[in-house]
Amino acid sequence: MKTFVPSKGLVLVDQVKEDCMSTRFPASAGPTGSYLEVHVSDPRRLESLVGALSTRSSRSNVSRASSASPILFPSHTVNLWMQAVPRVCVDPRYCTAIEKSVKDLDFSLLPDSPSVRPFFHPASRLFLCILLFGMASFSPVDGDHWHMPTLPQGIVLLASIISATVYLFAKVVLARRPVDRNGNPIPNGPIGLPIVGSFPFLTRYPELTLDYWAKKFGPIYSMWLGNQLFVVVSDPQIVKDLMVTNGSIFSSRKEMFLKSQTIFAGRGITATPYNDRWRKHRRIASTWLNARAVDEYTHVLDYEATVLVQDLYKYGKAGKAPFNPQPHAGRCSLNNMLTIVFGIRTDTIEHPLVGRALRLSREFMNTTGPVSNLTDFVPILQRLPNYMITRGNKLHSDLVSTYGGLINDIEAKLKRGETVPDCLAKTMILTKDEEELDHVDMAILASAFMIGGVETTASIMQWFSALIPAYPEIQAKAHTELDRVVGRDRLPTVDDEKNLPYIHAIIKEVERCHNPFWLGTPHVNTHDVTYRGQFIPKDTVIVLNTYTMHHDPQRHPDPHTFNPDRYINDHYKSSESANLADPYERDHWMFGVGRRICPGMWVAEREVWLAISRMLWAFKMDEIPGEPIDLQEYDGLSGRSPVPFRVKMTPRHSKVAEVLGI
Ligand code: HEM
Repeated sequence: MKTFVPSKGLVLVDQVKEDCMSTRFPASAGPTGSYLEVHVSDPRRLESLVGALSTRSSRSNVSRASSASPILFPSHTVNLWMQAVPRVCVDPRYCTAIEKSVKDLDFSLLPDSPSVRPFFHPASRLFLCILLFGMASFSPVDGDHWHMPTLPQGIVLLASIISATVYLFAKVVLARRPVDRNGNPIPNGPIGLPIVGSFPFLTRYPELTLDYWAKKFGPIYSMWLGNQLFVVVSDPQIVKDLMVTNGSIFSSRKEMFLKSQTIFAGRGITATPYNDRWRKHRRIASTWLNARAVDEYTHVLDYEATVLVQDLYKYGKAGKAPFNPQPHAGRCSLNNMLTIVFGIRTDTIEHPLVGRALRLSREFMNTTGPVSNLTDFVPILQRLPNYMITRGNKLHSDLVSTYGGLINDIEAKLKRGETVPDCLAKTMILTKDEEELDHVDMAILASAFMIGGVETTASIMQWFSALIPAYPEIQAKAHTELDRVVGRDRLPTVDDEKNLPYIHAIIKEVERCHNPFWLGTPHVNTHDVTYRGQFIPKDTVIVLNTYTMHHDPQRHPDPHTFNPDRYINDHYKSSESANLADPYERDHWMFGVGRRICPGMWVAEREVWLAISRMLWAFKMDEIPGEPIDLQEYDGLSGRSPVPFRVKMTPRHSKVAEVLGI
């Protein structure tokens, strides 16, 4: 074991290199190789090194020693962390590879200690001197008379005022030290503007900005939006360390003014802090969403998927008329949720409830994105009447009147002794006294299902329909697999999934490329935490940066190419993949993580499987000449779906109409 105490990256590189050359690390040190213990004076340097080594070398070669001291300590033990820094585990066989990785590191790209900003501080001090000089050189009072400055005095005065402005700008704006309000060192990050912080950089395509910053500041960085501190996490191991291993700390939610307080009135399961109300709502939701419950109503999902394909056949006039499949996907998802929540369904896309429910979901997505609303972060705006508050109040009353209204209907039926199919609303009504649920509780829990369960699955079906026409060779491969395994006399079913690995891979690849929630639903930590030497104060909003993780070239080579083959050997369902011990092996992060992971993932996976495998079974899907489908733009500030498009859906063979019963 050898201990280094370097203070600068370059020294560290030399010392590691020197040690590689001379000692070759005694092989006796342990089963996985020997440990190189690295102590650095600035913990961020160590993090940068560990991060860089981990991404540049195979993970089996370089990893955090599992026996290393715990990487998470309560905030008051920062000093302890300094003595017990995590260790880099180095297998001697890979010494050369590591030496090369270390040599390749460009330390100039690593974050500087931000408390020193050599350009701005001396410059701003110089300007301050000029200001003082300017003020001193001009006195507006001459005896009993005021007088205007002479030209040279005016120039000096003007220069002084400019200098003072520059000084203030440099001091207040640019000299952002990555410390919290109490001066603790938080992860480095972008500087941001006064009052609004980084908000102006995140209003459009925020995931691209977060990805850019992840490349610049590393896999864990901070930013301020108004008065709220955010920490953005872009590495699977860090995500696991924080949100799974320490799930008891990192599973709360910020009670955002608009989403939680105004629209959900403090009750929506997706937005409630980690408390007893959340536990109760999550338990009720899970009785309808767990894997066993989904088995019970798979016939509903099966039926709605068939109806979807029938509608696509009819509206596309058997391939003769180009049309937009999006509303049909929307109705398919909506009917699934209406059946589960209220025991009802709609029979056409013209049904008034279809338009209303989809509008409510869309409005919710557009008013509540994790970073889309300044009112949440600038408290003064919450006291002034503004357009966003008006929209939030209206959305709250629309949700309560629409879904609360459906609950009232069911309650009235039950009172009249009429039969009501089993559904979430019925369960809530029958147990409301015991569970202490009031009308708004029930309406908002139902709304969470109708919002969380409709826009999401529909979005995956829509992205699939928008993407696949551009890939005739992928469709051909899928058709061959379907013909071989399912044949042409029946539709694929849930049981076929394990025998259709290519279709399974297409779906995972759509989800990797077009996660509807790139920023997930952020978590919040309920205690101060020091993680790898960086302080994360209580009540920080933790963003899961899925865009960066889904586009990591180490994990997904050529990440911007749609290539289902990358998942061909991944036989796990996403709900299983989420539980894999190695977070780097997880398929994608679309369903979130930890204790708040999407409880609807079993129903969502099954629903999406039935819809997409059947669309592929029934149709060849083509772009319309001269009408390219836009895959860059999207609708929605938080949940993403493609902008409207049209496709041609041609039945693949003569049996399609017969099997669909048309
Ligand atoms: C493709 C489909 C879906 C996607 C991408 C999706 C995504 C998500 C994400 C990212 C979260 C936050 C997880 C976290 O905090 O780490 C979440 C939570 C949630 N989802 Fe889904 N979801 C989908 C389908 C569904 C369905 C069908 C339902 C059914 C009702 C549902 C109900 C919920 C609920 C109730 C929560 C809140 C959980 C909590 O805060 O404890 N979702 N979902």
